[in-house]
Amino acid sequence: MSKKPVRVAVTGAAGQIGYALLFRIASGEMLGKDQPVILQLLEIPDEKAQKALKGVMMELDDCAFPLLAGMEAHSDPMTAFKDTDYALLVGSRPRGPGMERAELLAVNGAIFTAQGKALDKVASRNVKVLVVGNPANTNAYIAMKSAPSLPRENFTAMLRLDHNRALSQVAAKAKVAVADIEKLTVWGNHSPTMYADYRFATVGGKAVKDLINDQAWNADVFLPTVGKRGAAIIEARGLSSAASAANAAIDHMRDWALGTNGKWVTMGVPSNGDYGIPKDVMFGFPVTTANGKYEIVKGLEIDAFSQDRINKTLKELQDEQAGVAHLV
Ligand SMILES: NC(=O)c1ccc[n+]([C@@H]2O[C@H](COP(=O)([O-])OP(=O)(O)OC[C@H]3O[C@@H](n4cnc5c(N)ncnc54)[C@H](O)[C@@H]3O)[C@@H](O)[C@H]2O)c1
Ligand SMILES: O=C(O)C[C@H](O)C(=O)O
Repeated sequence: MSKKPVRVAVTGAAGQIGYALLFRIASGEMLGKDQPVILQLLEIPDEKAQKALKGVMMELDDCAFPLLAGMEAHSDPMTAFKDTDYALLVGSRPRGPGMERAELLAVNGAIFTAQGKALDKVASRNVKVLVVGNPANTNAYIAMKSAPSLPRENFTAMLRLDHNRALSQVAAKAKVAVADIEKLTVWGNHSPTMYADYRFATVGGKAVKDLINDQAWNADVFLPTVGKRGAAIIEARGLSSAASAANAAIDHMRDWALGTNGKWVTMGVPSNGDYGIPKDVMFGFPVTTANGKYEIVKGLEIDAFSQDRINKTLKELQDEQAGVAHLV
């Protein structure tokens, strides 16, 4: 018997990430090749944006995706999020050259108050929310705080692009295949302060840090490359990353919904006090997932170098949180 369709809301659906994301959701890459979906697409109430959204929907129609069970255009989060099972909050302004992501809080923060409130009122009580719009961690924190009747663990921020970037850099340096690397993670904020950590990573049972054996590369090449990759892409493309961001969003939601079979991935999730990160800080952690739930990997040793990096990214997140106190 075929499965009942699930509802997937996507905001910023006519934007560049939206264009790289929707077709993959509709083809079953996110929730499985046997899971029909109804897309509930939100754009701003602006004639040009709504017209562009209609164009994207015409293209979705033209793909004749067997799993696309329905599709709706919205300009109000209260209707877009009605009964939704998944919500990918992408819609918000991207940064331009020379900006830091945190500078976007002033223009984007309020979007997530309104959307958190709408999710609180109308979404499924089990909704899984992924915030992609920058600065993603603090926007996810705002949305979570604006939705007090939903479980806090339903709100997550996207660190998966940093995780995937780190995987590629480590694979190239260690001359191993990306697919063979396990137990890599990224701690903290989706910003240049994030701490990509391969101390626990293995390839076929061998420690990646022994294969690399180069702490200067870690501190002076690897961490700045991963941390500043978003800016490097903006510099090269003139636009912020879109296909790789959409790919990371698919990876994040797929793993959350379908499980990782014990493998580590990175998700930005509200802390429960783990690793000394205060409760509710939306922080990148290593997690495993099963049965639609994630669990933070516990008991990892944090050495002095790592603690220093974790403290820096935590401080930045706490400063961002203090800056949005008026929004939550
Ligand atoms: N977390 C990550 O790893 C990551 C990666 C890449 C990009 N991003 C962020 O994702 C966001 C979107 O990037 P993009 O390249 O698609 O931008 P874009 O400008 O191409 O598209 C954004 C879309 O969102 C819409 N929008 C704006 N406010 C909205 C609202 N309140 N409700 C619904 N829709 C709204 C706009 O009309 C636009 O169509 C940016 O904030 C960007 O910085 C995050
Ligand atoms: O860097 C940006 O502003 C876009 C995105 O967050 C990225 O990391 O590519």
